[in-house]
Amino acid sequence: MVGAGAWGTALALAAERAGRKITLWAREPEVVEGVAMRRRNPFLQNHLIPGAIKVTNDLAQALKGTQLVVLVVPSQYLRAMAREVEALLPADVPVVICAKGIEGDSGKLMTQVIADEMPGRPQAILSGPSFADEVAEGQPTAVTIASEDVGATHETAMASLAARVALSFSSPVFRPYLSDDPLGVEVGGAVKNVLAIACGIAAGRGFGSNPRAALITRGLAEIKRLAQALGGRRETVTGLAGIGDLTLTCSSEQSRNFSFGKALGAGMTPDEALAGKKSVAEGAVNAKSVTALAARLGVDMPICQAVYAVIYGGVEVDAAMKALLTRPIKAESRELEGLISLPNPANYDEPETEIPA
Ligand SMILES: NC(=O)C1=CN([C@@H]2O[C@H](COP(=O)(O)OP(=O)(O)OC[C@H]3O[C@@H](n4cnc5c(N)ncnc54)[C@H](O)[C@@H]3O)[C@@H](O)[C@H]2O)C=CC1
Ligand SMILES: O=C(CO)COP(=O)(O)O
Repeated sequence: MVGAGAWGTALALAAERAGRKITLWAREPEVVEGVAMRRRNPFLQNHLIPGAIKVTNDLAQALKGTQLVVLVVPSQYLRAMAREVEALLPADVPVVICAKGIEGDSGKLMTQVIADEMPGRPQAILSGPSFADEVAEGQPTAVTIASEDVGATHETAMASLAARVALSFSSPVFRPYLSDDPLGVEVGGAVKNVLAIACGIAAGRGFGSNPRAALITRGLAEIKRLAQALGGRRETVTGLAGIGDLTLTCSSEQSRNFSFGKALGAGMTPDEALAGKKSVAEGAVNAKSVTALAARLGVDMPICQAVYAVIYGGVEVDAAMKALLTRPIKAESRELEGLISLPNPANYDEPETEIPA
């Protein structure tokens, strides 16, 4: 397990429950010390880590003899980490990507980053509605595991990397589903973080259930559009890694992205809301990469754009909301999307904020 933040640690516990032998690689000496001496990780403090899980900050030692590498560092660090791992790992050992994000500078998906840095290496992606704390606690959880080699037949699916990874984690409390659409799976994971910030903002602003339901539903339409533009399938977005993770993170204060948004909605600046946080709110970084990618592909993602405007454009929450709500009136269905655009009579004044139609 390369990365011993909250999620790497919870996945180590899940795999240990599934009977695997785990070595956890941690970047921070205090994490190694905490796990080795007290069986506690400061990133996931409430859970005892069984002695059978080894911990080290020596990457070569962690990778020695391993049959599967699970990469669980945040998306902005995945490229550098993959480069380090590649130099130490035999070519046939597969990797599983668990980061949820789109790379800042390049706009690349995590699978593309791995293809760049680990060319030819078999890769799968694990995503879905799964708070680390609840997985660590052994609460029932279902995730999606996707790899390109799942194929269309029983035989190819059974022999696929996704199936092998699923067996590595499967236990009576952790249920993986297989997918052959890694792209659709990862777009869901990356964009839901930005949308969770939007829902947090609405909650922090004092709004209730209606705005949240609207943001989740129209946010899902944004995920579908981006996934499809990149070659993923709309159908994948209705699965665990799409609507599943979106509903989870958009409706719980356990979500770091939702909580970050909530602080913004309550009036904090982005810097104030992130101050002193050791753990990641990936959506804060990804608001930039998601909107840049959408603009490059010509994909309409007004909610993500509004989140970007609040975090990076200094736009007030109320102005961003008004701009979103008073855009031209559109059709809801896919068939009519793009055909209808009525001037909105609710737009009494010139919009103060540029949000794409
Ligand atoms: N925590 C959760 O419930 C879940 C998290 N994820 C995803 O897993 C990924 C990892 O998140 P968490 O484990 O929650 O992170 P975390 O917020 O618990 O910990 C931060 C992690 O970042 C690492 N880090 C900090 N600076 C670094 C650097 N320069 N290079 C490499 N690593 C560095 C730390 O070592 C630590 O592992 C993220 O992409 C997140 O979206 C996915 C599902 C659930
Ligand atoms: O991805 C997650 C659960 O599936 C964790 O969400 P947060 O990063 O918002 O806490």
